[in-house]
Amino acid sequence: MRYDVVTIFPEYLEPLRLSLLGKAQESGLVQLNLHNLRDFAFDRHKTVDDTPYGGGAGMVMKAEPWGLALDSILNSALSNQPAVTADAEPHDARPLLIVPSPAGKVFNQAKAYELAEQEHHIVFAPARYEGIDERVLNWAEDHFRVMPVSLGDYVLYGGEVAVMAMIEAVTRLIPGAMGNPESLDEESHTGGLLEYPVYTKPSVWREREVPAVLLSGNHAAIARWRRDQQIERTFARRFDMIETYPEDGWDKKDRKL
Ligand SMILES: NC(=O)c1ccno1
Repeated sequence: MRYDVVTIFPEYLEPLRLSLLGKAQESGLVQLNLHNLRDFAFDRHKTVDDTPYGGGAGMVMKAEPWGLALDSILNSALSNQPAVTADAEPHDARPLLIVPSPAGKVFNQAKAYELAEQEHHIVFAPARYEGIDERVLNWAEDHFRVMPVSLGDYVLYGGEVAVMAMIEAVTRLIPGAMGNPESLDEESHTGGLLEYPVYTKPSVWREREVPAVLLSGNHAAIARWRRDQQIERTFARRFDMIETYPEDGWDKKDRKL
């Protein structure tokens, strides 16, 4: 998987070089390219924003630097694309451009699985200020599959944190990216339920004991208890996961109760 991120704060994304994500890059499983938008602003002050037409508070990110930055990524992708053979199946070769925005569709585990399974090159355009000149996203539709995506119903200073969250959520689902892939099997949102509570030594801590069933060695009883905990937690904390089934195509992955 190749990720390209265009941002005015590339240093914001440096934590993506750590831990398992860093190892995924060292192994070549993932390529992370950070592009400083200011490198594509050619006035003396490397200006990337200006006042909004129509008035209003804040600043808008200028189209020119974004256009040049995205051109650069497209040219790089084209030069790395394998030659198309005559008998190749027709497919949409445009890279995916994810634009983090509180106005986007809400990201979820099903979408993370879909991106991990189906995409090979994802470009991220995290905005700052009041957003990016809309003409950039309109132009981009001819060259990318443009997808506005929100982490949730709240507003951040910019999209960089959302990019980090999505890159981590997607990369960990790429085969080979997790130390123990089995840990994906029973985590929250896989199978439409929240995860069960976990415990480790000591068996008593501040007068609190580990549930006896987990010390019983009875694997069937343990599995039943864990499933019951998942169902109880989901009903208590996320009843919406029980009652609604998104019609927007971002269905829950392998949903089964
Ligand atoms: N909710 C979000 O994903 C977001 C992105 C930028 N600001 O908020």
